[in-house]
Amino acid sequence: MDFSYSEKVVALQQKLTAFMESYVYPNEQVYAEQLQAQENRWSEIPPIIEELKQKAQEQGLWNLFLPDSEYGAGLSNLEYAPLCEIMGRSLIAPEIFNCNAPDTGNMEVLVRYGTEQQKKQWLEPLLAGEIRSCFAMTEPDVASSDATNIEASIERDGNEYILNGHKWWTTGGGDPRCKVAIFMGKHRNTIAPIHEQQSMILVPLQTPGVKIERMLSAFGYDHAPEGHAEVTFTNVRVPIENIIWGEGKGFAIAQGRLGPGRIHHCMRLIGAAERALGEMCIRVQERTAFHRTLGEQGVIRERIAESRIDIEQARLLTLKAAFMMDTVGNKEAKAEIAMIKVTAPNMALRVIDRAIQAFGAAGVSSDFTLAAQWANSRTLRLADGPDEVHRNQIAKIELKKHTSKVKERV
Ligand SMILES: Cc1cc2nc3c(=O)[nH]c(=O)nc-3n(C[C@H](O)[C@H](O)[C@H](O)COP(=O)(O)OP(=O)(O)OC[C@H]3O[C@@H](n4cnc5c(N)ncnc54)[C@H](O)[C@@H]3O)c2cc1C
Repeated sequence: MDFSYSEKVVALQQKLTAFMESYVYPNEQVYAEQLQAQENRWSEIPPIIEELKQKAQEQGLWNLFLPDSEYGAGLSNLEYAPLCEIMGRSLIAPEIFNCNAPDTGNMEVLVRYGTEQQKKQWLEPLLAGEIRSCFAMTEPDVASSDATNIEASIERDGNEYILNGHKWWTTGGGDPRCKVAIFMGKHRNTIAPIHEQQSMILVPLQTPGVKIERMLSAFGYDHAPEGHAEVTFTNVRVPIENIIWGEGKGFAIAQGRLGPGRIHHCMRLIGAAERALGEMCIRVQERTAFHRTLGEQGVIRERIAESRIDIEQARLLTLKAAFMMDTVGNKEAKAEIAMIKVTAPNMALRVIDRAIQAFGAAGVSSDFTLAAQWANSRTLRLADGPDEVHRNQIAKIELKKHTSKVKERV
């Protein structure tokens, strides 16, 4: 494995870093103030976002996540990793470069499985950053980490599907620009095998019967104006052409969709941790307690060292997972994807927590990004599958390696 960055990637890293320093970090506060000044946090987008999106697009820092060169930058996962990491340093950055979840995952689904009509109607405006989308799979009434539990129903009626279901944590559903949901449901009265009973269907959010019941908050953060919606679908009718790939393909798409999406979260978490450690290192050299700078205290030094070790380990595992995805495919890389999906959020939580501690009370305030990044990292031990489910998958693969030896002994 060669993890050295190509010239193209180094040039993009430099360009992206310069953009972050000139436009993103200085405008984090501007974004917060603009959002705060809105009468309704869900009705408008702070204007700074659209301004910066335009600048990023002009500079070619746009859709870097898409490996498909017909639509995106044509970078491999390994090439995208260090760039996504830079974006992860700021919670407002991914959208500025049109690289934010869940749109990236949804765009990849449309690129891979969408019809020409679906691409024209939804993929093109998403790639242009004109609209946004959401992904409605999780349900409040069932343990949704097991996708076979999904109860939302799909029923065919002539040339239409009728959809019913209750979803929540539909990220992006509160955004006034969010025009379409990818709805995951189960066909009624199906006798198909358990993993072929589900389909994904495109549902324009304006369709009668779609209702945003409320916006949820995570650790008190509403993440407006995108947010996380609780949505009901009541006798929602969509044309049969809105199905993605075909009936019964929902589970297979979910597996494909979540591979790149998961690793992108991990790449961003490494950036968040790296920024926290950098800020910690500055802060502890600037402040003195008990006649020494904080950075001269042994315990602080130990935490800095542990954080550096944690980040390097997670970065290498992320790069390995990206390398495997590029070389042997997402399916073969599933153990590495699962490993990094467990490692990265837990690593970021440890590193950010140490930084918060070093900042004192300031660390838990909203004057710095540490508290918000900590909360975001914590949600990523659940979103895109809880830790336990990924650990279970890793253990399954590991146990299988030794099954033949067990059989030999019996
Ligand atoms: C901020 C945020 C954003 C999200 N965005 C989206 C989105 O855009 N679209 C969407 O559809 N969903 C989204 N989700 C939902 C997320 O994917 C689910 O919460 C997750 O899959 C877990 O499902 P659940 O909440 O139903 O937990 P459950 O399935 O009820 O699981 C509860 C707990 O049980 C334990 N558990 C589960 N399985 C096992 C096992 N095999 N072994 C041991 N323990 C186990 C785990 O501790 C788990 O946390 C989001 C969640 C968050 C927090």
